[in-house]
Amino acid sequence: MTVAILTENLTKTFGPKVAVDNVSFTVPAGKIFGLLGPNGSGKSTTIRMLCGALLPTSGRAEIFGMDVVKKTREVRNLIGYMSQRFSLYEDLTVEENLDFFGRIYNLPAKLLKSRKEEILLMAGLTENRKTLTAHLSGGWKQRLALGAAMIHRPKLLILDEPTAGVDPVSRRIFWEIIKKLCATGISVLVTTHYMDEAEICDIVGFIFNGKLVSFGTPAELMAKEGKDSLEDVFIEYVERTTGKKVYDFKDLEKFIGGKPA
Ligand SMILES: Nc1ncnc2c1ncn2[C@@H]1O[C@H](COP(=O)(O)OP(=O)(O)OP(=O)(O)O)[C@@H](O)[C@H]1O
Repeated sequence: MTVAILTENLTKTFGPKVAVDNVSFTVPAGKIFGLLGPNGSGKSTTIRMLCGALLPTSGRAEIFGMDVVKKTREVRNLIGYMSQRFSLYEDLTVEENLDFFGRIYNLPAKLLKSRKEEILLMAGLTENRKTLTAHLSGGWKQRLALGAAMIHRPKLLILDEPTAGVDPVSRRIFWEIIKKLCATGISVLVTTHYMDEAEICDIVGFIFNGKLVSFGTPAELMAKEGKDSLEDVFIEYVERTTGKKVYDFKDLEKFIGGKPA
């Protein structure tokens, strides 16, 4: 089995704050892994360590067998990262944004041209190639950001709340694209606040106060807790960890951070 992501007792402290606390998990290649948890639970800090942007305080992590500290450059080439803020240049056209990201990865002109065509097709943006990015809707921008993150053909896509604030139709189209990419062998790590998206994931990890409190397939987690939905599973975790009763979705929202679908 090829392993896409491995963490062993991965820990990050900021002064007295333990942001990520002894987190260990293994994600096989070609899977969609959903990292879930309330605001401030340690998701972004974990992602930053996996990308080699932040040094672990202790423990270790590997991406496709490459240690994120010892092989940072190789790891960065294996990863395509899409942040919540999309990191696009609003005053450039669709095509110019892709050109920009292609140059960052030093793609030769001919290769960049063919990759660009593939990505425009994948994102459904071929007709909009000359459109100014500022004039695109949220859903188009999201697909362009995904395309930009894929210009160097990464083996692992890391998507930090990629669908936050995007309309439901665009969310669905986006997930169709993710599933297709996954079917071609690309591995995906995604953070989301949407429970319906969590259920699409092959493997889910739930992080709370920096600790990984559960890890497994949605079906495994539901069976283990005797619940019919992941939403109920997470309500159970939150209640168990905080000792507080979660009455409804609005209540869960306080802990999970977004609006459960
Ligand atoms: N550079 C930093 N210095 C000090 N504390 C930090 C730093 N970065 C993160 N933290 C703290 O570490 C904890 C985990 O933060 P992190 O951003 O990883 O959470 P998160 O799960 O990604 O939350 P969100 O969903 O809001 O993005 C929080 O308490 C946060 O305040």
